[in-house]
Amino acid sequence: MIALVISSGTNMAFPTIMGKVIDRTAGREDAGSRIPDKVFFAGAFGIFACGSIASWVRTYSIGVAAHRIMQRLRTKLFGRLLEQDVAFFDEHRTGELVSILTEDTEIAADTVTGKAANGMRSASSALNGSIMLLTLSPRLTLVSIALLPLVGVGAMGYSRRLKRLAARQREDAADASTFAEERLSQLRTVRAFGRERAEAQWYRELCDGSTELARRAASARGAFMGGLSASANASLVAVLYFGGSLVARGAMTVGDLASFAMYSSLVGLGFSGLSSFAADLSKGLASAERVFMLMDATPAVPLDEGLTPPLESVRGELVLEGVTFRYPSRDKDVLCGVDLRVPAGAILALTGPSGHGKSTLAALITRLYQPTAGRISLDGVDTATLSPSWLRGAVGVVEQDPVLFAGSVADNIKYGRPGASAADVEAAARAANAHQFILEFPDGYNTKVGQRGRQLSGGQRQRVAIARALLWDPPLLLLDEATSALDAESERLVRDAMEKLMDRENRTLLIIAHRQSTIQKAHTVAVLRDGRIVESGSYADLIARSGGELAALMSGGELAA
Ligand SMILES: Nc1ncnc2c1ncn2[C@@H]1O[C@H](COP(=O)(O)OP(=O)(O)OP(=O)(O)O)[C@@H](O)[C@H]1O
Repeated sequence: MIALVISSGTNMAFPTIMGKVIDRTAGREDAGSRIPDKVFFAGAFGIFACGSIASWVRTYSIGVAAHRIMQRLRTKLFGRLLEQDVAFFDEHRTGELVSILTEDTEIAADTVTGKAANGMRSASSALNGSIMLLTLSPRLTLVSIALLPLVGVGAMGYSRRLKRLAARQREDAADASTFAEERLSQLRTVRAFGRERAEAQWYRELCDGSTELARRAASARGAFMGGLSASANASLVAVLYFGGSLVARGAMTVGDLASFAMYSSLVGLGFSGLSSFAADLSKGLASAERVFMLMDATPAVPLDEGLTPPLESVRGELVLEGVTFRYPSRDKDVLCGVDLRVPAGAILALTGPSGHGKSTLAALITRLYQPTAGRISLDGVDTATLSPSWLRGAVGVVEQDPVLFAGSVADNIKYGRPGASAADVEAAARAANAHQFILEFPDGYNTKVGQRGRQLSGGQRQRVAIARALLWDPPLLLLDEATSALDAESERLVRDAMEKLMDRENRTLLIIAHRQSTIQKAHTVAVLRDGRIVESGSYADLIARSGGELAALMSGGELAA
């Protein structure tokens, strides 16, 4: 700010100095009060030097501040996004969130730094320049600002139009980036269906919408700038015309007229800068609004609120009573009054037709969503009273189609326990039947798995995910058995790893099972159909029932061998 004031001040002194130079060389300055040339020019250059140093300091400080503000907004916002409920991500598109995280934070930071500084400089030029104009000649000042109201009206209309267009442009850009992000990350599907050209065409059409908006914004900008420059030129001509007559009558010196003309240009530039600032400000405010709307979003289930009993004391008894749930975006219950009990250390296989709510039930157990009615308890304690972070430490999850993160195999196995030793990582990998294939990679445990773990096969990914859960070693494990087709050998290795998991004592296992072999090993089997537990009991009992649900599922071929 200090540098800004100094550089603006020296800018303001420039027309006066120029006027003095003209009057000095034209011999119009009073000889009695005349400062020697050497002192005058040394002083003038001293002021210019101060101005340029201040300009450097201002540009540097503002550049650094803008970057720091942007980084802080980004890191705070990213942290905040990670805290949001899973339902929040069902409602918001990833492309939109990423563009708020990257573009809006940058625009907001630039508005309160670079743009605000330009606005202040413009305000200072307009205000101080006007004062200088009034000091030099009040009458001529009236001539020079005659067109100002017209410019003001134009600036307001321009800024309103730009704001509307910018908001629509933003929405189009978010659509396009969501589209691009999804297609690029799922390139294999695009390729499998040979849709590259069609997708490129679709993307082009999405971008074309924003090109049209950009064309309209550029046309508004062009019209405004054209009008501004015409009015600036007209008022300069008027100033020189009336000012010339004042000089001819001896009411003003040539130097003063030159200073006046320069100040009126500065005032003109100041007002044009202020109108650009108004447009930038409304764009910046819109960006800041989006950033802070996300920053202020409070998750319905805050991560760290609630009870945190000692983890060692958890036995792992899981009880669901009358659990009912409906996704916020749907108008039908997915689960309707589910009652289920898994004693500590037991293995329960939850099975049923596809799309009838099994994965949803698992999501409710870890409180990714809140049941609409009913109660889920762990060791007799209602999970709604437990801290979600604690709960997720006590309940491990192996998803149906596990995702790994870019990084090494070891990093992925250690994801839940970054401090785990290499020996622990290897033990977990061995137990998950992953050690052998990891060793076959040239870099062993340091092999990079690629984005989303795409450089590993489906079966390898699943075994790494099982190792990740084993290292996490939770008292209760939810395992969503993979339905994706694996080759026979891979499947045998995954099944073997799962069986090892099931053989471990002191752990409660809830397996969403799609295979008969898994169901046979479970202590209890529960069948979920239409969001209700329609049958439960031991495998032998259920299979012996004539007309039973499990028997129907098996004979209907809905469960693999
Ligand atoms: N995030 C979501 N938002 C809205 N509806 C959802 C969401 N996730 C799942 N559903 C719906 O909930 C229902 C149950 O889905 P769920 O994934 O729990 O089934 P599932 O029994 O695990 O199926 P599968 O055996 O094929 O994995 C489905 O009709 C599905 O369309």
